[in-house]
Amino acid sequence: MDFKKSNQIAILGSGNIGLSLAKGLAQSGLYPASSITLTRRNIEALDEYKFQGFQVSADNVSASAQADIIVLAVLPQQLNQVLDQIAGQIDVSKHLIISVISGVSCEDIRNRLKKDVQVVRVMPNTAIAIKQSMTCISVGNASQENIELVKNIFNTVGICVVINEELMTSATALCACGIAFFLRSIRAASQGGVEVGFHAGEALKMAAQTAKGAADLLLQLASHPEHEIDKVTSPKGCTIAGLNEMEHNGFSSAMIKGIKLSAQKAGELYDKD
Ligand SMILES: NC(=O)C1=CN([C@@H]2O[C@H](COP(=O)(O)OP(=O)(O)OC[C@H]3O[C@@H](n4cnc5c(N)ncnc54)[C@H](OP(=O)(O)O)[C@@H]3O)[C@@H](O)[C@H]2O)C=CC1
Ligand SMILES: O=C(O)[C@@H]1CCC=N1
Repeated sequence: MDFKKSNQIAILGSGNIGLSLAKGLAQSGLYPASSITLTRRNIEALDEYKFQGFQVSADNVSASAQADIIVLAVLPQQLNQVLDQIAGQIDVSKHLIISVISGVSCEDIRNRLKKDVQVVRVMPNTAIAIKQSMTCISVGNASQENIELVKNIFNTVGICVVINEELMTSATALCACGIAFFLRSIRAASQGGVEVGFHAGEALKMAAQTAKGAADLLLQLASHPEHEIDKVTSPKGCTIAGLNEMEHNGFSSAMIKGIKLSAQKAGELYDKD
């Protein structure tokens, strides 16, 4: 099968990340809503998406049979049941499996489905809903053609990089959990903003735009954070006073320790049996 012509996607497990992916794909124009089937058991929760033109179903088996690409997006503890349901439906000459599930290897999935089915593991984040995901991909046993297909999909809804599979739990912590870490930082900054005089709404907007500017300084100028920080910290000034106070309270250390713990936990989420 020529996967470049793949045009039907089934997202098995349409919760937070599954729906974020569906929104991003539909927005990108690469896969119109009508070519995407969303599944979950509580199908009423997908009414809004049905109205938007997505196909919705509670039947993983028929959704998989009709699809070229099957995206696995249930929780790790829900995965084995779904794999056992669809295993009989898998056609290795037709199907490409894309798993976004943390802590589950391509080999784990092949062992439970079919040994020679092509499985790619990806780790997007929820910014995929607005085509701003940082997505890490490990290519498993996919053909070059399918690797290009997957890279094209995830470059259309953000930026993707191919990494070794042993780094996928680290990518989970840094990029997928990372969205929450940066959001909490922005929330904390806005709370500080309220303390120094702004209303909550304006403080949040100001903090978010400031965070976006900081990220863009690094991305657009390919600059290093400390180089940009040096430009802000005037001698004897207020920035270095605030920054050092944060560091005395463990700012960098807290982020580093949190990312390490998340990466460890990401590797412990799946029970093969
Ligand atoms: N959230 C994130 O930012 C990211 C999550 N991930 C990974 O994505 C996966 C999903 O996470 P997340 O979206 O947060 O979790 P959610 O709980 O939001 O989504 C899981 C969905 O799966 C559905 N589901 C459960 N069992 C079945 C089944 N048998 N058939 C079909 N659908 C089913 C659930 O709906 P119902 O109960 O109605 O069936 C639910 O909507 C996890 O493995 C996680 O590690 C990866 C990257 C980022
Ligand atoms: O918290 C979790 O387990 C999932 C995986 C990455 C983001 N959310």
